[in-house]
Amino acid sequence: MRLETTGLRAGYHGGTVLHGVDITVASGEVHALVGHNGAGKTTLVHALAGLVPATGGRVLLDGDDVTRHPTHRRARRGLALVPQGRRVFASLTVAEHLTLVKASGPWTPARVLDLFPQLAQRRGHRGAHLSGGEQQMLAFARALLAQPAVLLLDEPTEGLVPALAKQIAETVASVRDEGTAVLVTAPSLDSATSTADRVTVLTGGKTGVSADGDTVRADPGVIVAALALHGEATPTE
Ligand SMILES: Nc1ncnc2c1ncn2[C@@H]1O[C@H](COP(=O)(O)OP(=O)(O)OP(=O)(O)O)[C@@H](O)[C@H]1O
Repeated sequence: MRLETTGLRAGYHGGTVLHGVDITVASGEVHALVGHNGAGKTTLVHALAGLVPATGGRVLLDGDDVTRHPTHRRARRGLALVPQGRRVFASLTVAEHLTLVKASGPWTPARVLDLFPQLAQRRGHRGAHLSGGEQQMLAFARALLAQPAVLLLDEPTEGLVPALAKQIAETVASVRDEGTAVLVTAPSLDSATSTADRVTVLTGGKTGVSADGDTVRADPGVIVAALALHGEATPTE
């Protein structure tokens, strides 16, 4: 599966937040989109999922124009979103969360729990009693049960201690290695972007500098400089 946008524009109440986004992510690839707070990362993943309407440009799934398709049609095509801020149900246990979705495909509750051993240990705990990291893992695990071909992760490591953030990044890489296309957002180069195959900077609602992951790991300067041009300095981990 290949998700592609060309000149994508979107915004709220007649105002424009995305001024022309060109981004592609294909099966077996992690594409990290980095940008400061307010750059438009959430607006972009929402526009990709169909939660914010596009006002210009196109969203293509395997070459098919889905720009005007509602969220549920995109979801049927295999697009899944893990929104920012860990949406889990306070009163449901981990195990209950994983039976809310009828899993029919390679990702089963047992397999996703293998991916997150810490969550497996907490299968009887309610959402309200999970740590932030565990809630993030649970939101991620639930999205996998939808058998996504394209997974959109909006700031999945936000607020997590480095060890947990690293674990999430490693899981993102495992999911990619199974053939899923992953688009992950982050405010700067951090663990969330450490396993990316491509890194693209989003500034002021536009995609800018883009480089392949190995190049960025060898020399993050080009990405750091692009971010610094558009806001506060962004140290790398
Ligand atoms: N529901 C909304 N209604 C109106 N304006 C919004 C809405 N959501 C976001 N915005 C505005 O759109 C711009 C981009 O916000 P967005 O949340 O997409 O950025 P972001 O890069 O994800 O930043 P953050 O990391 O802070 O979430 C901001 O100026 C924000 O105030």
